[in-house]
Amino acid sequence: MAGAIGRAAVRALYAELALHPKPGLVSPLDSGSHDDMDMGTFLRSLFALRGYFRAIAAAGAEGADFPTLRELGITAERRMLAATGGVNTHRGAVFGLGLLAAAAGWRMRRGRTLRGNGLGATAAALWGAGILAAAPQAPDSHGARAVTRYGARGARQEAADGFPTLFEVALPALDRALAAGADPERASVQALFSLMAVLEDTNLLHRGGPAGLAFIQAGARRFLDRGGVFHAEWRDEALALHRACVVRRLSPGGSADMLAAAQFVHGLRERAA
Ligand SMILES: CC(C)(COP(=O)(O)OP(=O)(O)OC[C@H]1O[C@@H](n2cnc3c(N)ncnc32)[C@H](O[C@H]2O[C@H](COP(=O)(O)OP(=O)(O)OP(=O)(O)O)[C@@H](O)[C@H]2O)[C@@H]1O)[C@@H](O)C(=O)NCCC(=O)NCCS
Ligand SMILES: Nc1ncnc2[nH]cnc12
Repeated sequence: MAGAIGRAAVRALYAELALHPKPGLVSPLDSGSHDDMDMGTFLRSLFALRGYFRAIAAAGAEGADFPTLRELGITAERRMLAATGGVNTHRGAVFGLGLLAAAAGWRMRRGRTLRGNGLGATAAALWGAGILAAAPQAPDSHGARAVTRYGARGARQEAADGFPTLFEVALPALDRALAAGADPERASVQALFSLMAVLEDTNLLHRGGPAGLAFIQAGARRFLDRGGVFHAEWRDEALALHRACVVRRLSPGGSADMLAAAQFVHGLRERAA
């Protein structure tokens, strides 16, 4: 079971990386707004993280406490940084997707459904208090600074609350697009833009301040209001926002992590059905 959860996590991260167009983000076609990483950097990171998602799913199944999960996460982060030469490719995913993999282990071991927001509710109930109580690993991280300076809900608050943006925005957008006939690529772009329209992404705040965050949110909202991936010109419109992000050096890394999380939950549900 833990092996299947781990494979689903790596598959989801790969699907996010392979997707194109993704405004400002790294894809097989280009490095978006990033000078220090490309597709190869992400692949090395993914390779280094394979064992982590299986291990944290197994720990979750055993009912591990938050400090145990956190230790696994910190070790995985170290491995990621060693594999990428110090570049942060997957820190948000190590944290968020790691917690969701642990929650999947806990629920599957106990025969609980993966439907609805069950995984988020489990993560919040078992580890939410620990997440908020833990001293920040790096008090001067980009995320921590954006939370302090702008009062943003960062990755920790999102996880402690049971990933509301994932379960209330990204997964419904993915499911609706698939049900309306979009293929997995288009449905994933729709889910990504749905996230970008609402997520308080601390990456955007770090690089562009409140104006940078507002620019992305407005651009994503405009794309969705025109019909999103069901608009005939959707690819050109998504590419136009990509180019505008690159000019401004903006990159919605938090939304990319949440997209991978949505693909992970969707994939697990499909296999359980
Ligand atoms: C709890 C931690 C994850 C630390 O979080 P914190 O907020 O203190 O700090 P960050 O180091 O900024 O990492 C948070 C990452 O989470 C993603 N994110 C951002 N906003 C949100 C959001 N609203 N909801 C969910 N997730 C969000 C985002 O990840 C992506 O961005 C990464 C690139 O970021 P950065 O390094 O800032 O890069 P650049 O802009 O490229 O920098 P420059 O080039 O300009 O220098 C990319 O990797 C994506 O993943 C945020 O980065 C945590 O560190 C922690 O406690 N970890 C240890 C414990 C653990 O992992 N446990 C797991 C199981 S419990
Ligand atoms: N594809 C991507 N590009 C840049 N940052 C990211 N963080 C997570 N996925 C990413």
